[in-house]
Amino acid sequence: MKTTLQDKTKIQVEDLNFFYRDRHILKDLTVRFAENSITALIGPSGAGKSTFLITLNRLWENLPEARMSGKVEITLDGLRRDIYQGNLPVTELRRQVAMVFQTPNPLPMSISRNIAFPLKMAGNRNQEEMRHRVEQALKMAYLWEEVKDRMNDDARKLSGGQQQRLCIARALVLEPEVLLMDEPTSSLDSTATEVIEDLLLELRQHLTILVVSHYLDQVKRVADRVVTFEDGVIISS
Ligand SMILES: Nc1ncnc2c1ncn2[C@@H]1O[C@H](COP(=O)(O)OP(=O)(O)OP(=O)(O)O)[C@@H](O)[C@H]1O
Repeated sequence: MKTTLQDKTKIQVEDLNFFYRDRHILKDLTVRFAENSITALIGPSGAGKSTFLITLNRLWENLPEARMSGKVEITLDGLRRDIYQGNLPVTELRRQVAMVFQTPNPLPMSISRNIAFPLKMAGNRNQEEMRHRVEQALKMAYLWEEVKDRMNDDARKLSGGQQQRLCIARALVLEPEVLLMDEPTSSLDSTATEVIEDLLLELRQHLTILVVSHYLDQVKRVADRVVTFEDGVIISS
């Protein structure tokens, strides 16, 4: 699948500038991303790829001396929302725009509780529904078959690849529309990487995915589109 002009825009970024103190990190970025697509963000270390991702879910806002200007609009629940204006609570934004990090970060609790955690934080109290949604999320993340008989085990006992799929399941349990992934396979071996890549291709049916990757073979395998950053600027897309 390649991005075409007919594709529906999911994310629209205009004149985005980002600074850490007086360092100008992202420079006048204007770019859009189509719905149900996988975009790989590539470019040299320090080019601003990770910083760009966190402008899409406001994760930078608590960093000291960080500031941003510009506009980010994301279509959520069918409505185009300006994520920095109006009344979109940040918890709601992050429910819809989930993120998976480079190193798997399971919580120090059981597999089951790891996935149920975001549901509890969102106020869900119905045990039966929670069990069902936990199972669905683990199935979507291709992990259910491997863990269904050990749901009460500490999640930190899982292998690295399993832990990363657990983190993906945790990101998916609140049914986000956008998934941001910052080098999700860089700490994994080739077998675990392959499983995650297959998973991304499957998830594209439901989600818009932006993935930072340093691996060009991976980019070729999964990406519909490649956006190249260099020194805070998009040099090709
Ligand atoms: N919290 C922070 N405070 C100050 N400067 C930061 C902070 N986070 C990142 N930077 C700087 O911002 C610039 C862009 O970093 P960023 O992590 O976005 O690049 P990147 O392209 O994702 O790099 P990599 O591929 O190595 O992850 C770098 O010069 C980095 O040192």
